[in-house]
Amino acid sequence: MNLPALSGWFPRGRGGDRAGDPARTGSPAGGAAWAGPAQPAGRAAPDAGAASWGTARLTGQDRSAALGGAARWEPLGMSAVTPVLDLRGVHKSFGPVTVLHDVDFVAYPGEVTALVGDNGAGKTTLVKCMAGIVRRDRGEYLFEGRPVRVDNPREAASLGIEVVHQDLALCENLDIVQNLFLGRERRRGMVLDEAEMEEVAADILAGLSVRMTGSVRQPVWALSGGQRQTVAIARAVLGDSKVVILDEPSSALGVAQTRQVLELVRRLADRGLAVVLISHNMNDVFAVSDRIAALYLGRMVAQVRTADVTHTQVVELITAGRSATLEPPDERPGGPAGGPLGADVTPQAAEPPA
Ligand SMILES: Nc1ncnc2c1ncn2[C@@H]1O[C@H](COP(=O)(O)OP(=O)(O)OP(=O)(O)O)[C@@H](O)[C@H]1O
Repeated sequence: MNLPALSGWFPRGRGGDRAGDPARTGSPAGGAAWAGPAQPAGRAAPDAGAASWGTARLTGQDRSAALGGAARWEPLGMSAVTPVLDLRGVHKSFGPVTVLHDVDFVAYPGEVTALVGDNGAGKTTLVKCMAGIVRRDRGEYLFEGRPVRVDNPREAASLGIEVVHQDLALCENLDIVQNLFLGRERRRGMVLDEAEMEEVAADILAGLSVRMTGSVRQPVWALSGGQRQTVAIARAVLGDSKVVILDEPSSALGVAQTRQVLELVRRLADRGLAVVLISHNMNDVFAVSDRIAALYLGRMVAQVRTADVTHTQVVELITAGRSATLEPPDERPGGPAGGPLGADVTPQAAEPPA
């Protein structure tokens, strides 16, 4: 089968991915079906009670392993990696209200960057600027090191930036295959190539090690919240995506489904995508992220390595815009701010609102 759109990140030199492919069978409706998550050879299924949940000081490898990740991403010490997303001095007002004040933000391939902040801090607006849904008033936008215009969603999509919104934007009455390929259906001549789409759908879900049962011809209304989230994420990575932005993916999910979705989020990063995760849930943030970017009243008050901070410090950043125990980068030994997983507290002192 030809899977050109996935070739950039799917196997990443690990034949073991395929070794664990779920068993696939024909469904009554003629659709391919899948069952059970793929596990890398020699690795046990993740323990639902893994003790590392909510632990503040996990390494990326710990985090990946704790979430059942298939492989570790690139070395933490990579110093020459260019951010996929690099927004500088982004400013946005709605009428007289300034929502983003000269915000800097970076996201690297192979990392999950959690974007945190209190209600109204500007997270959604920043993400909308990244995705071209909202046009920034000013500020530079670099994609893989090149200045780009991202003034509408089409331009963002053409760069490989996909957003999974909180409402998922799935069509309830359509089945999984139809949702995955909505607006980009595969055709053979004049007719839809249903067999090809079914095969690709089953393959991508299997490749994401998604724990779902049933036919890819199930309507979306019949799926659980976690399964819907998975379909929405699979749709986002069906194209040649480089950045996936997830807006509160676990907000409506129970414990088990949240874990399943976080495992999937981790896997996306492990396969080289830059993942931006908006979340209010500190357990989720610490379980899955490599880096945390904290917005406070429209200002980016810190971008830090998750392994370098505690829950308390992040909560302080969210609620007060600063943490008494978090040093700004220039005062830290060990070099300049920035760089992948460097000591990069971004010191934009939060001022009280005017
Ligand atoms: N289109 C708009 N017009 C006017 N004000 C807006 C618009 N969109 C957002 N805002 C305002 O911008 C501020 C930031 O909103 P935003 O949704 O980005 O915050 P958030 O951090 O995502 O909040 P939450 O966590 O509650 O979703 C809010 O005060 C909001 O009312």
